[in-house]
Amino acid sequence: MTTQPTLQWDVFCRVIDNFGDIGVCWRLATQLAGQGQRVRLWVDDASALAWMAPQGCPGVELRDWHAPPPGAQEAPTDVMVEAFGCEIAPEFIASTAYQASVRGRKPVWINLEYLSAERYVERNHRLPSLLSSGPAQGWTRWFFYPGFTAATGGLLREPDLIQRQEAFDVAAWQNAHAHPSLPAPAAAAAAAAGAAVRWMSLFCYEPAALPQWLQLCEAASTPTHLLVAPVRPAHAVRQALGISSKNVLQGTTDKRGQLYISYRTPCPQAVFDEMLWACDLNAVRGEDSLVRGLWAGKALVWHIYPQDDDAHHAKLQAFLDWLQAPASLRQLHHTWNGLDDLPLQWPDDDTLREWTACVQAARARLLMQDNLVAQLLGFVMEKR
Ligand SMILES: Cc1cn([C@H]2C[C@H](O)[C@@H](COP(=O)(O)OP(=O)(O)O[C@H]3O[C@@H](C)[C@H](O)[C@@H](O)[C@H]3O)O2)c(=O)[nH]c1=O
Repeated sequence: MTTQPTLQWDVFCRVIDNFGDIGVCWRLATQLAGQGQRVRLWVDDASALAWMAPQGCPGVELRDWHAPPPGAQEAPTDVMVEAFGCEIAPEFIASTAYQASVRGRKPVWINLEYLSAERYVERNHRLPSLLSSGPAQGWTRWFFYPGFTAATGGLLREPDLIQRQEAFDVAAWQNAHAHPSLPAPAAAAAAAAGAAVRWMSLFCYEPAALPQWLQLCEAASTPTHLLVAPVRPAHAVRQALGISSKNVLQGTTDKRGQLYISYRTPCPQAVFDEMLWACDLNAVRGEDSLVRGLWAGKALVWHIYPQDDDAHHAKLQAFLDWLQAPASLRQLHHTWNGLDDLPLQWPDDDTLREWTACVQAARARLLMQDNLVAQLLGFVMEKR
């Protein structure tokens, strides 16, 4: 039960590319609603929500970015969240400034930043920025940084996430998603013993080392069932296998030696999470799937969003430092992300266990901290 007053939140999201912008904003909006808050989510391209969140969410109302600001008969905004530096439409700000003058109360204005483990995050978290012009002149915009340490805003996590995960039946999930060419008993044995088949999810851009990784899987002594996310990962796999990627059919399969591939259809976030829980190794990317991979507590390799000026190199190193990644996992990240082109090593069972333990230790550190929504609610109450 919430102890916070119910506020009207307006969350703003511009979809730059891929699925992360709307993925993060949707999780934020639904987790706020889960705490009894009312949310209007303003987005310029909501198309991905058709498969990411077909069920919608009570308490979250979608609004088109270009729709007019809330009218006088609607709840005025108490909190504006500008995600990833998207700029709130001037019409919305002008209308909010007018309403604030009538109400005698300004909304709290949050600039929700990108996730990084770099040191500047702790320095800049909760810093104010004064607006010097426009209808909101003199208002404060607050920088709110998600992050991995106690001095940051934390990570998005539903309060019941760990309990749901503990109740999740990995064996049943694996049986339901078995590859048609892996004999059913092998799939069942794998589910029971957790070792006969290695399950790996693949959500990435185009990692330079992917062809090499697939060859390792093909020649390994243990079969790998690779669950390939749609669009870029599926095209990258087909290209690495030398098959025309025009014909990637979601829901189809491939096989190469010990490598068993299932091409997945786009699925809701909750189903995506279950896939991460069911796998032994998760290749994740961007921002949100990285966080979900950490919560899954399984070995992971992160394909970081590449930036033109190579700023992602420092970001990757900062994350690996925070993760306390063992040398072999660090090396995999370097090669996976194209920081070097050393030959990849196939992780034996002991190595995989070491990577899993590393992620689980990191998750335990994170669970000692409040989640992002709890921190954001506390911050907003303080600034109101
Ligand atoms: C493949 C798949 C993904 N998803 C969801 C999970 C996540 O919420 C979302 C993917 O988001 P991400 O993991 O963040 O990866 P991403 O690469 O898609 O997203 C982003 O990365 C950011 C760093 C950039 O700033 C963004 O511009 C964006 O590129 O898609 C599903 O719900 N179902 C699916 O089937």
